[in-house]
Amino acid sequence: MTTTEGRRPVDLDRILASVRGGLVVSCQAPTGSPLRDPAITAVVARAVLLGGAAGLRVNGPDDVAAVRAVTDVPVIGLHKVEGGPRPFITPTPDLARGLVAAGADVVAADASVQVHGPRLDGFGAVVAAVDVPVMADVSTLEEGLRAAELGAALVGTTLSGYTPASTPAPEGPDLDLVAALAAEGLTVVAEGRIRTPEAVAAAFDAGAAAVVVGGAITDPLLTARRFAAVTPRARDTAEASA
Ligand SMILES: CC(=O)N[C@H](C=O)[C@@H](O)[C@H](O)[C@H](O)COP(=O)(O)O
Repeated sequence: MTTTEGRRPVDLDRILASVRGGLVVSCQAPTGSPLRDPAITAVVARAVLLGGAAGLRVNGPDDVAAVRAVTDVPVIGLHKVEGGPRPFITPTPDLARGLVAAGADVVAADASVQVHGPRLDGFGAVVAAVDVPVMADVSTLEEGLRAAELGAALVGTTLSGYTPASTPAPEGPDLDLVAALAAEGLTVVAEGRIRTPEAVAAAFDAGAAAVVVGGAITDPLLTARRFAAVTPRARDTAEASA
């Protein structure tokens, strides 16, 4: 895969060897969750590592530092910026540098046309700003190809279904995008709406080098909501407000 000058291939090899064929668990608590606390994120990280996670994906420098303190497994750091149509993922070089300073092995960054325009120049600036591999979070094949040209070490399907170029979202993961990126020879991380072990296996079958699972493992609010939604009480409430 394309790399930019100055990148440290030795680090990428080590990280890829650690996570290839394995599960990466995204340990993030959404805004408003009582779990949003770096100490809790670190505990959740320890739990999922015991469960077999080969790598972790963590939001924000404080959480990255807290997780870095408890494990040596690869940590993919991202920094979400709220306030736009959706959270933008590490949109600036400064935010990327902050994640590296906090101990991230890989920086995940938005590589969408929605954030950076068709040439993804802003994503290129993020790649150039850090001396660790960058995972491009993309929503389309074209974004993935451009991100690779700009030096992305990994391409994740993270944003499929969340950008104007990729909506409406499929119900499950975008395995077609995984397959299309893999067919181009890119190192693909399948991410987004992977909620079952069967979906993990399907993502590897589609050509993923690694698979990220988030909410289905680390967000009890989401899980409780899914279960509560099918109770008679929820049905009664829905009927009363209709
Ligand atoms: C679109 C976006 O901002 N995705 C974020 C990226 O880090 C997270 O909110 C997701 O939880 C993560 O991608 C894992 O996906 P899922 O929770 O569906 O397994």
